[in-house]
Amino acid sequence: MKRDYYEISDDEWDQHEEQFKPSRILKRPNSTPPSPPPIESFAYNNNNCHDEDDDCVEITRASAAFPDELDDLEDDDVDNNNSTAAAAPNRGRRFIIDDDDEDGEEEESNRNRNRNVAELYEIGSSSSEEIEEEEVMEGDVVGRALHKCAKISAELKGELFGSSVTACDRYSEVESSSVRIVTQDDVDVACGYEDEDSDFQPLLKPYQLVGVNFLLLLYRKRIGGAILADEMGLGKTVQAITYLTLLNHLHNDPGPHLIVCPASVLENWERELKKWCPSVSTLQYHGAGRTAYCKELNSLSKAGLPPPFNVLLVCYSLFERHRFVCLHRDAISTKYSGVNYMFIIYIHSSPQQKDDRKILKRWRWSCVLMDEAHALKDKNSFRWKNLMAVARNANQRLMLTGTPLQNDLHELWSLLEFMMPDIFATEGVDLKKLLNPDNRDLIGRMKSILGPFILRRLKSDVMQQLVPKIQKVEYVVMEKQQENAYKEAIEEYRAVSQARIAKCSELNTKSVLEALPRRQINNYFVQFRKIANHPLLIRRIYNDDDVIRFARKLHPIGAFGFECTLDRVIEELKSYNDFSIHRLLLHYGVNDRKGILSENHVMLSAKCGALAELLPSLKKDGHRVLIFSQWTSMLDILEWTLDVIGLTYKRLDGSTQVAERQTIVDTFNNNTSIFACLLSTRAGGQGLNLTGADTVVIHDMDFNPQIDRQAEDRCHRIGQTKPVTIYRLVTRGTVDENVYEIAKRKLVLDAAVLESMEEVSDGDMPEKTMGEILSAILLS
Ligand SMILES: Nc1ncnc2c1ncn2[C@@H]1O[C@H](COP(=O)(O)OP(=O)(O)OP(=O)(O)O)[C@@H](O)[C@H]1O
Repeated sequence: MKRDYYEISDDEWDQHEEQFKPSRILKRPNSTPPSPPPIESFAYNNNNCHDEDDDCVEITRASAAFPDELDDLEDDDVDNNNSTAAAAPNRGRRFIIDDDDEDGEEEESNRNRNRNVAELYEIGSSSSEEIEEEEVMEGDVVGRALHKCAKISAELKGELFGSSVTACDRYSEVESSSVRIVTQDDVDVACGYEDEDSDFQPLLKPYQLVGVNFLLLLYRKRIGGAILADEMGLGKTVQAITYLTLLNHLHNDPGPHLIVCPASVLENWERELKKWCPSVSTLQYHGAGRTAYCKELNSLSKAGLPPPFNVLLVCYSLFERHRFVCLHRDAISTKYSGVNYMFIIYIHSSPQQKDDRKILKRWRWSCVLMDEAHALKDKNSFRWKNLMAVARNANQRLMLTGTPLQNDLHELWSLLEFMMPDIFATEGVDLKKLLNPDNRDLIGRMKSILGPFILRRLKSDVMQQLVPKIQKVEYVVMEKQQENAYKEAIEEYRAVSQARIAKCSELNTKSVLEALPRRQINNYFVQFRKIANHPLLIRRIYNDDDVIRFARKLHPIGAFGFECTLDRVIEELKSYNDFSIHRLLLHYGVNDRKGILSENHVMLSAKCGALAELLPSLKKDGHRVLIFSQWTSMLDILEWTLDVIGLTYKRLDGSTQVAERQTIVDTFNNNTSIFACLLSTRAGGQGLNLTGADTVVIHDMDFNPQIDRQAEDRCHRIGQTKPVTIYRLVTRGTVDENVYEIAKRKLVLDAAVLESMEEVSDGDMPEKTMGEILSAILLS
């Protein structure tokens, strides 16, 4: 069987995916015609079909039973690593087939090299004493790791706190004057700040100087890793850049260093490097930079010659597998007609990625620095493994993250294992079971032992002068239409669930977890979330008869390509939501008695209604706003809302070209006539400096509060001069309230491990899983 595929990068994917939805295709109705719409873009090319291609896989029947799953292809901005409902909306038409890890062959040679590194650093070496202890503690991988770590920790603590006048438990409590490997004068010399004519006279804040000294001490002690976990916006980038410069100045270590970061902040890193340490030569290896330099880097690395830079800047996507879109021949055959799928997605690395990673592996890096390092929270991910294959051999793995604890302790452990693999490796052990967040003893032990490797300062600790951040939760109440949509969904799903239970007579349950497949639970939950956000995100206004009529009008004009049958167009349109259909009709100027929607429809949601009141009053008072949503389709509707209200805005999401992102940020920050910036939480929530705004609206919250925290701190950071207000929108009487509850509970865990135990509230919040929430709604 044959698959026709072409490769797309993550960024292109986000864009490409946009082609599947009329809402984006039709984004600018009056401008240049958009690229061809969905079905045609995957036209099957019979000529290229070779039956012997055994790479192709059988299509499994898409979830015709769950057509609701199919209407959200555009929402890939939702964090796919998040195992919660928020990650679930797009599963319907995707078939994901993992390939083998192509780097396996190099693992052994890496392992050998690492043994040497471990010996060099005297970490994980097996003295007879340790072997004995390991035998005693056999099976207790966590205990063993912490035990190993404790030895190094004790020594470091002695150094770190030895000179402190008062006994202190955490490095952040150390007086900046007590740890003095370098002072500001040294930094000035190393970074070349002595030029008095220069406009920019940088000065590290006292806690930043402590941070730089912390990193230098670990380097001197030959500790292979560190986590700089200062709260967002306190200047981790600046501390890291200063540190790398000092390595050269003090230790004659010019690198090479590898910096890995999300695409949105590549430009910012380059800019900050130039600004703070112009002597550091930097190469951005992405997009045009990659094209220009790949040959040269390949031959230099092959020849064993040093790289032509001190710092190489790359994106995480280099270590991920990309999606290959493949049309399965049978998918359009009559045999399968009427089934809601058209293509298969293969995920594996491109030859280009593999080549790039080979280049990176040939050099011995001094420091591999991961920005937004919580991206490495899953040690089983390809990103983690591929990046580890490059970073393992480095002298040091430095991780920057404002939110080291995203969900659970085992995610923190993934970061620790990346930081010091020889200590924290736990091959094959189910850490989820071992690292119980309710085990206060374990948390206490971890905190104490990890202290010297993790430096975390809170804004409240170190920046009394930083503007306040005011949190507001806005509970909004649904109007009749939205409420009815919600109630109808409850009734429909309740009927399905109860019928299912009745069918299986052996099931005597009050839990949907036992009655429904997990995918269906996710799907229902996402549907509830959508309606709570905006009723136009489901199809309710346009009924099946309308859809058939529209299809008959759209089909002859090739709206879905001329190869497509009418049946396929109908099927496709049935999976669209009201908003998508509206935009399709608008774009093609379809005349129909039940045509496009009026502006009143955009105000059908309680949240948009609330924004229509809130935003103009904020504007009147001179505020500027960042609005975050996890769904790009919701951002589309928010654009419409702002147009209706008459407010100016910029937009940044996963489909925004990487090279354009910094320009959007700069334009928004500098042009005060732009009132709002719409951002997808995934692409716009990390690393960006958007201090031009002083207000943040979290339109739809994440189960994971750290995701929203990151979004909030885009404008609550150094450089902000006004108090910042955060508005969280919660629709009363919907699953929104449950999501908010769960998010609050997770923040408690974060505080318990990383911050002072005193900050922990009683934590007696019920942790309702999605299934439990749905059981309460559907089986009551
Ligand atoms: N000492 C300083 N003097 C002046 N500006 C600074 C200083 N330190 C940091 N900044 C500025 O503060 C802003 C926030 O810094 P940075 O982006 O490094 O924070 P961060 O901790 O990395 O945040 P995030 O976790 O959100 O990525 C930047 O614009 C940076 O240039």
